Amino acid sequence: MIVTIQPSEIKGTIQAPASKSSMQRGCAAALLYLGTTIIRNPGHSNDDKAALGVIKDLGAKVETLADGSLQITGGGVNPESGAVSCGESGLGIRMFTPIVSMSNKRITINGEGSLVTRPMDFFDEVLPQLGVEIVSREGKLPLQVKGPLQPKNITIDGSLSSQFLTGLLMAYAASNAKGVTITVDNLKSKPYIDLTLAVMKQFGWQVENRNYEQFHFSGTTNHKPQTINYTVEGDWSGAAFLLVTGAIAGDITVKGLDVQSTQADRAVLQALQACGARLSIQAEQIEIGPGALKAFQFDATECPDLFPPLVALASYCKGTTVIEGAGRLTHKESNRALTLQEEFGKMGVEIELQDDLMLIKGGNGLKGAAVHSHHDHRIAMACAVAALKATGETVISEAHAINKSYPDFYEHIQSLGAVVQKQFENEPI
Ligand SMILES: O=C(O)C1=C[C@@H](OP(=O)(O)O)[C@@H](O)[C@H](O)C1
Ligand SMILES: C=C(OP(=O)(O)O)C(=O)O
Repeated sequence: MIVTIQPSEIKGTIQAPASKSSMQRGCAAALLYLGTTIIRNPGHSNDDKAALGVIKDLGAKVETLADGSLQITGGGVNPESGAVSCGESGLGIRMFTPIVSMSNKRITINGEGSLVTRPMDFFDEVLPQLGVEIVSREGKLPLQVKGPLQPKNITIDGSLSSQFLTGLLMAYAASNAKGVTITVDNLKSKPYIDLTLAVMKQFGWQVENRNYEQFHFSGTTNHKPQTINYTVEGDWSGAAFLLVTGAIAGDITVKGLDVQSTQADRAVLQALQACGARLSIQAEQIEIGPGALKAFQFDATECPDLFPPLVALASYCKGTTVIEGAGRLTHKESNRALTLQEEFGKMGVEIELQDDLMLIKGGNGLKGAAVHSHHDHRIAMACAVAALKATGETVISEAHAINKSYPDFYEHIQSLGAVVQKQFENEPI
């Protein structure tokens, strides 16, 4: 799909989308939980759909209730076929691979798009230590595993991604780990582990977090035979694009975000405060509007998904914004530091990369351009937001990449006044 965005006047109120990080974790927990879970406010992004597909293939029964909630009957890992697909979701494959490995059946785990080239060699190294046979395509998909996973004391590297640890924590807990510890060197994206532990706690699994260096399982569970009501949180990662829209293009109100959430990308509020956007944070809603925007400094090492919206923001901030943590972007849906440099370059924004630092020279005006998402949802959304105050129209190729996390994104900005035109392939212009 090609999307054209015109410079637009923005105003209105919008509900944040459902968080795929919260939804996918809820699906995994519901599969493992020995009982029924009601998932309220379920997401419908491609990553969410993939997670639902995986848990169904692993034996969960999923029913849609009249109000749109999902009723999931789990009961552990009981694979119905010899293969599962995680779509394009990094969290999906890294969380579900240890969970799939709880089975004693040989199962192939596959995916598509950018996931095929993202690194999974962590599993080649770690799973055999837990009694799991694994064959990969030299550290890439597809993976073939055969368990059952046996929780043991291990030491892992947390520097590439927190997602592997999320999967191990869930699989250890559901395998009744007792008296064992996962030691983690150099963990990054720590708030995502807070989110994992918060979800696990709601389902009755207790893990002791010793300063993000050790995760100890004493075997304490708090399961009561009851239906769990799990509500998917509003998504700070997707909402970051809405909030930046407000900061650069007009007064808006965003609803449905929990300001106490453990989600990493809640940190977008700090950047919005630092750059001088007009911001009112209330329990029920966040109001935001443009101010005299100035360059800011921000460390995104623990919240790497904020780079794309913050680059859109920094483009409109006078001076050079410095964002730390660019090294965390290499293995996302695209090599995001380079992608941002290339695509924002087309709109006239100079971005310099100095080791782990990204320097964005902003406040000089943006020009509409023909840009490409590189099949990366967050790049498509960053370009769309930046286009709202550029001179001239911006044409985004492969714009449907947004379906990975925020399928309603274009409709949402349209409802705020953005002039958006969609053109599907094979359609006349
Ligand atoms: O656990 C999660 O939900 C995620 C963790 C982060 O990945 P890393 O831990 O690889 O940084 C983030 O970038 C990703 O979009 C979602
Ligand atoms: C990197 C992302 O997701 P994942 O790693 O789960 O594919 C993302 O949503 O930006």
